[in-house]
Amino acid sequence: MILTRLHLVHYRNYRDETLEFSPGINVICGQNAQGKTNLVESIHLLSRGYSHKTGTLMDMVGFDESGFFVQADIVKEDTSHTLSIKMQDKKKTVLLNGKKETRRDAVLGVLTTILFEPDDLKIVKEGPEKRRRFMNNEISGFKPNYPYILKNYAKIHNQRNALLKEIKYDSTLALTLDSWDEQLVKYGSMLMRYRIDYLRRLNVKARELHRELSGGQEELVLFYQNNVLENPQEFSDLERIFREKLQASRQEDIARGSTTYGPHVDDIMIHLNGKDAKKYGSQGQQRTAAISLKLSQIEIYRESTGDYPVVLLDDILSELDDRRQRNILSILGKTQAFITCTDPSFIEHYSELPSKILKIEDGRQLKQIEN
Ligand SMILES: Nc1ncnc2c1ncn2[C@@H]1O[C@H](COP(=O)(O)OP(=O)(O)OP(=O)(O)O)[C@@H](O)[C@H]1O
Repeated sequence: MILTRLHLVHYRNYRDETLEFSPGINVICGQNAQGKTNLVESIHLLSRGYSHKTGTLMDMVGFDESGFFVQADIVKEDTSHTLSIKMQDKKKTVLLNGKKETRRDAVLGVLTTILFEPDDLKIVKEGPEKRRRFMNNEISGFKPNYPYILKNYAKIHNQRNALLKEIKYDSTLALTLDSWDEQLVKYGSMLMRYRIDYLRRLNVKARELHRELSGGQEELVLFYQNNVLENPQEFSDLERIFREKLQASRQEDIARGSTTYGPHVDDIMIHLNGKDAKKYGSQGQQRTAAISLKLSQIEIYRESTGDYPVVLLDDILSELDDRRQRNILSILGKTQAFITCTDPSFIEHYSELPSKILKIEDGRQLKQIEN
């Protein structure tokens, strides 16, 4: 999958700009606050339908404008597609090959991206919320209905928690809990099944990659941490077990005003050479493990969709030492990549890769250098 052209109109600080890209590495360089991340954000938006930076599409409308237009030409399996998003008067329209498309799943997969940003380097080090977010983002990239299931689960979970708080003061409301529990079991089990399947694949790929990145020194193993399932054999009976746990913890849930069991407290335990990397790993080991997890997505996406995704590295290289930069770039050989940075000189060491340097200033492309 190759993104060949991008047209941005009134998109953040881009007024009307058309950019053409290399099928290899595209280095988006420029001083701070010139529009490098905005460019990456627009590609991510076309791919996923939402921004990785802000929650609302209106934030992306150029200052003093009433809407924006972003359009990409994509070549996928020798077929060209044009994908556009138009935002006008607070209304979003998606167009595929010039035709308005209302079905979300019809456009998902036309442009598949993996975004790697500095926050991702904290996947191993920080709390479980970061790892849940990682799972959610990555699974959403190749399972179009996952975000829908996640959204439903979150909604039901919040409503159940609100009801639990009310039951404390009005116990007759407890009668309505059964129907919420059924919904929670339905969507929660779907989420857990997706996550278990994903982690099974991630475990294989990340272990291979981490072995390579650590020069054969470290063995990475992932464990799915979930408070519904006690062991993987229970997988086929997931719904029943989840339902029973919800019922058994009902009084405790009412007393706490929150739901104890479910995928909202999931986590991934990451082991390096048999030890918990979060507790015992050095900063460098944790970063390398994060890179292994993130870059494993390239092969997982290819296996799921039959094509390599477009890789977006936003501000990530400056966070890494030379060795890790080299490791990442050596893995990007098979994919098209967009790398933002202030100093593009690193690319000179990779003359074997097709590349293009695009210099951005104040939302405009100043010049391009092709290799
Ligand atoms: N809706 C908008 N309309 C116009 N300009 C915007 C809008 N949103 C953000 N900007 C401008 O975009 C610029 C930031 O762009 P961006 O985040 O892409 O910078 P960058 O080149 O990635 O910088 P850095 O290297 O600091 O990360 C800022 O100057 C900001 O004012």
